[in-house]
Amino acid sequence: MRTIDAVDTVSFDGTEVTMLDQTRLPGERVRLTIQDTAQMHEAIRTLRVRGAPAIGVAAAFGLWLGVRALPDDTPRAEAETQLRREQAYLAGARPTAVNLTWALERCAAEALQTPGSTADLKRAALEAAIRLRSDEEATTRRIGEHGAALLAGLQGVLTHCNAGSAATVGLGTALAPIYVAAERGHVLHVFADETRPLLQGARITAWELQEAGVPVTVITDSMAAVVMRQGKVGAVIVGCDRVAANGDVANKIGTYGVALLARAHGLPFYVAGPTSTIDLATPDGDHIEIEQRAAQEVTHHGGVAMAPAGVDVFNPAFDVTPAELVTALITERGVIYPPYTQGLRDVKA
Ligand SMILES: CSC[C@H]1O[C@H](OP(=O)(O)O)[C@H](O)[C@@H]1O
Repeated sequence: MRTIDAVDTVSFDGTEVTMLDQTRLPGERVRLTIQDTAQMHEAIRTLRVRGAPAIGVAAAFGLWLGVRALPDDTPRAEAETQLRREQAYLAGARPTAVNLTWALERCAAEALQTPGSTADLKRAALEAAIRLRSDEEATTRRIGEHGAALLAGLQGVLTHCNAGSAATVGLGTALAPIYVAAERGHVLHVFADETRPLLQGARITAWELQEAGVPVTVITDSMAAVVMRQGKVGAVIVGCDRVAANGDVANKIGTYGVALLARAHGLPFYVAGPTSTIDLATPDGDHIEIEQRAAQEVTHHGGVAMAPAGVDVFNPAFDVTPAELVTALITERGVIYPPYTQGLRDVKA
């Protein structure tokens, strides 16, 4: 049985925090060294690192970068104030993926609860980020194992955006079941929505599946319906950026439409994600803040205008799929079926 190699999205090499610049994919593999919180904030904001779990781990390392340069003889109280300041700054990079604030809160708490000097605080912040990365990496394999069982007997699946290894620090979320199935000899054919406007599907999902030797067909977002009607896929599987307490799912823009198409064609619509993406404090999808991004992402491609100057543009980065359109939620702690409210509380307990 072959094993799938994960994309090294963001990691600590013993000295520096480095990341794969996903804005350069698929044509270039450029690795960046991130030196401070301003660079980390920019990297998250501009999607050099992206995907809810990957954003969380990146921000956790960013929190350490925010105190790394403090002299060890800095009064502990000053260091703690600096850490909290950097936590708030990094939390503002992108609003929708709950992993960003969740990871920062987890790692800040671990650091602040560690007694001692500023040197102890700095060390604890780094160790918290390293531990988070390890936990989230292991989580993706468990998502893959739970999800692979749901894909048994299928030949094709459709996915939207990139919820693969490049969106996490392991096998991915939506693609993890596909990778685990491939490792077990069940090689599915993936139809990848290109996912306008930033094309994470065409640029990143297709790239990582090709690297893994999993057959992939890139389609435009408008082709999803005909692919379903022609029976080329037996299920849809996507990732998530925030799951509300009632099971409503925020994910890349276009996901809601794909869920409606799946329902219209009698196909299961699976959402895969770690329990760290479940947010019980958000009651339903109407309470999820949807990131609005720059008009130029829609009106331009490669610096070339594809719409008249000054035209109005609507560019939400995410939409919300109502829980009633979700067949099942695949987490590292098992598969949750509707009604979701209790099941989500159980896996978060
Ligand atoms: C495993 S989370 C992946 C999730 O994140 C993506 O958004 P973005 O590329 O803007 O970070 C998309 O919603 C994916 O499903």
